[in-house]
Amino acid sequence: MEPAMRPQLEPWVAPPETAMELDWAPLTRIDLSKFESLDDRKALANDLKQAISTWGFWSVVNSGIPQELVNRMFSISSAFFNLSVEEKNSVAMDAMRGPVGYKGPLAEQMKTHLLQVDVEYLHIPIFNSQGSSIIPGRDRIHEFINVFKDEIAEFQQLCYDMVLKKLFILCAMVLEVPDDYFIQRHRLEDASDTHIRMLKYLARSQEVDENGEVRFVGHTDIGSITLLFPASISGLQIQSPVDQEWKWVKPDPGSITCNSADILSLLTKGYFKSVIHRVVRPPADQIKLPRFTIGYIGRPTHDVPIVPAPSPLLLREGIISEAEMNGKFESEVVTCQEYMNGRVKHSYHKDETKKERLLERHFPDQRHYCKGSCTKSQGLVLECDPDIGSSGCIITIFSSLPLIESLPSTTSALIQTSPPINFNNYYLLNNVLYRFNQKFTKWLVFVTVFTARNFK
Ligand SMILES: O=C(O)CCC(=O)C(=O)O
Ligand SMILES: [Fe+2]
Repeated sequence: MEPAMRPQLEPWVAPPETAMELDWAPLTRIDLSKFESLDDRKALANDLKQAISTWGFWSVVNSGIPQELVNRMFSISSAFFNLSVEEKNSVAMDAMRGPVGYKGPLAEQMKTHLLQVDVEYLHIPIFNSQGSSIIPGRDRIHEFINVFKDEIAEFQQLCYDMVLKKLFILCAMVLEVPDDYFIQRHRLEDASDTHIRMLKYLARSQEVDENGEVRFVGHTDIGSITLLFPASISGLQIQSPVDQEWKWVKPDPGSITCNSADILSLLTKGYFKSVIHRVVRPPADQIKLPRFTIGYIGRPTHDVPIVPAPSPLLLREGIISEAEMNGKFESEVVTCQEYMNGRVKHSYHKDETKKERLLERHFPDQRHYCKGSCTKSQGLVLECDPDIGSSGCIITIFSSLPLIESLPSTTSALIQTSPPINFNNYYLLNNVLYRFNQKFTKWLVFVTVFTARNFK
């Protein structure tokens, strides 16, 4: 469509920042204008190492993505969300079919909890050079969005070239693997679940806020790296690795809030952290405004096996074994696509079979808290704990292969060993469990660890 046929959009004007002094998280700033010089790049890698192995969040400045283009994304997003409910629902999302389409502001009920309240969002797939979705069939793209797809495609490409690729090179430097290690596993032109996420959190005053302060409950992101372009309204909080308290993320104008997510954590066997974060009602001076976020949700290419990177650093630190260093498990582990599909099925009520919910028979109350533990050789121990402790977990076994008829007849085979699951070894758990039962290759085991505060 010719630009002349595009609807005129209201120019985006970022709302004023909060004047309130909040308990801000001390995020590392990665200044990408320093990326070109090798010495500076080494210093950046060092800074990223510190951030990604502790808070799992950092902010990027001087990315080189023109602010006008970012503002255009906010204008497009704001205009799209102003369309009628019927219009928006004409591209309603079906999470089982991939991250594309629109989701309305009604609370989204996951198996264990309400995920979001008063949030609407639109997922836009990566466009190829012809302007179609990279993945055939992922075509729930509203005509309104289609009209702007060359600008959206440019934005996608810049997020990848100017930010993601550079962060992946820094990640590779941290791990002492070849510079293109993660880039090769995140090829923009091949099938992946990478997408642009446009979010609008509806304004609600405290008085009518029946659902409480949380808009998007505590969660970790599934993919590799998420880039968040915040529209100056505060609301994002991350759980401090120091004291597990919620800290606010400052939406600095022009900066990009970045976080490492579950798959990147798995690819580093937990060395890169995937930290729990949530979105709450904005502070009092911003409460009357809707909050917009544009996210670039970076996920690996579908065919990437989930194995730890053969990193000399991880070997030295005792995080990976010699066998893992030599890629011994490559053939028996799941791919990123299998993992992501499994996670979606794990999270939603829809399309579940009894077998996929094997363990839940033993824990019929979805919010049941239990203590558990695991070692690589022996598997997993679960101990039901009706007194909700400071941490607990909900476990689902899911096989990504055609389901094997003869599942272990009882869960007791899985129930043994020590030390107890807690927040700190969650990453390790998540990493070792997906192949803990060597008898059946390609088992996926999802462990969701909650603290009571997750549900607040
Ligand atoms: O809106 C935000 O600031 C965070 C959104 C988020 O956590 C997500 O989309 O996964
Ligand atoms: Fe998130």
